[in-house]
Amino acid sequence: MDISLQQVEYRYQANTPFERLAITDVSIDIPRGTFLAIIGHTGSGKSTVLQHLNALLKPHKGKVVIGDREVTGAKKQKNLKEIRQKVGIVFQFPEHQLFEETVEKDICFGPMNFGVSEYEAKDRARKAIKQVGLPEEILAKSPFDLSGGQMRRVAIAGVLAMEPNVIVLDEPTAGLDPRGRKEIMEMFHALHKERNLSTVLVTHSMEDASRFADQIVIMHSGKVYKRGKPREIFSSPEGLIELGLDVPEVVRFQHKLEETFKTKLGKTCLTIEELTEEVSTQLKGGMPI
Ligand SMILES: Nc1ncnc2c1ncn2[C@@H]1O[C@H](COP(=O)(O)OP(=O)(O)OP(=O)(O)O)[C@@H](O)[C@H]1O
Repeated sequence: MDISLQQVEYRYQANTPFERLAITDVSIDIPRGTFLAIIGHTGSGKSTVLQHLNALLKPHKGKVVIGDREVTGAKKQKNLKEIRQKVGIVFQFPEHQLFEETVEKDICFGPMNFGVSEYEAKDRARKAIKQVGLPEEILAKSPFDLSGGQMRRVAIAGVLAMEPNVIVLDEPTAGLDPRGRKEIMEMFHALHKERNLSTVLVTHSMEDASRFADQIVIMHSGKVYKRGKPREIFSSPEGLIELGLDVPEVVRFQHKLEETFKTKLGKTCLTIEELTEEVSTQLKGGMPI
């Protein structure tokens, strides 16, 4: 399912004295199977963009096209339920939304609310719990007897059990330790690859954006400041540094190297492993790089 935001503008508390322009003239295309990362300072409009992706917010100007549905602020929209099912959002600290007495009931809640039978929902819960790397026995436990990291995974399993076509992640690793962050991001990466699941990630981590995304959007003051492939964004990150966004040395170095390979060899190395292999092959061959 493709999603496209076309010149979208959104104002909070519109037509009141407290009106606040949050985003304006935002155009973003998310073709099926894309892994898009959205980066930007606090208040730059990232969460506002995310909430347009499943019609939680409707634009005051412009339009959002989600699959074959068009969402505008002007018309009253019917059947947004279908969109909410196809585009799953993992909000920040999703574990705060767990409330059922068992993990299984919590995971089944969303699908059953959308009309899936109890039998089918339980089957989905078993699959989803495996996908997030937890043992099936945990389904019988209370979510409140789990660790913070496990609760996060259970909440993510609840979104996966909806079997969405697109998954939208608002800082999914916030507050986790480095190992937990790595495991969760690798899980989303695997889901994206195995199921061709379109993934939209809001993150403050340049490393994660650089490593997992195939497209990056930089938001600044409610607008799209820059968009491109990680290599294009990070190989000359001066603009980002001017905005005060911190681009770690290792990310700059990796993309600078990739850029060099691309210009010198007409080759693109997509992962750090491919890059390392390419460097060692070139060094063995005596080629100065
Ligand atoms: N409910 C709201 N009412 C009024 N203004 C809001 C509301 N939510 C966000 N805003 C304003 O809209 C602008 C964009 O906010 P948004 O939450 O989209 O930014 P963000 O980039 O996601 O920030 P963060 O990284 O802190 O989550 C900001 O100026 C913010 O103050």
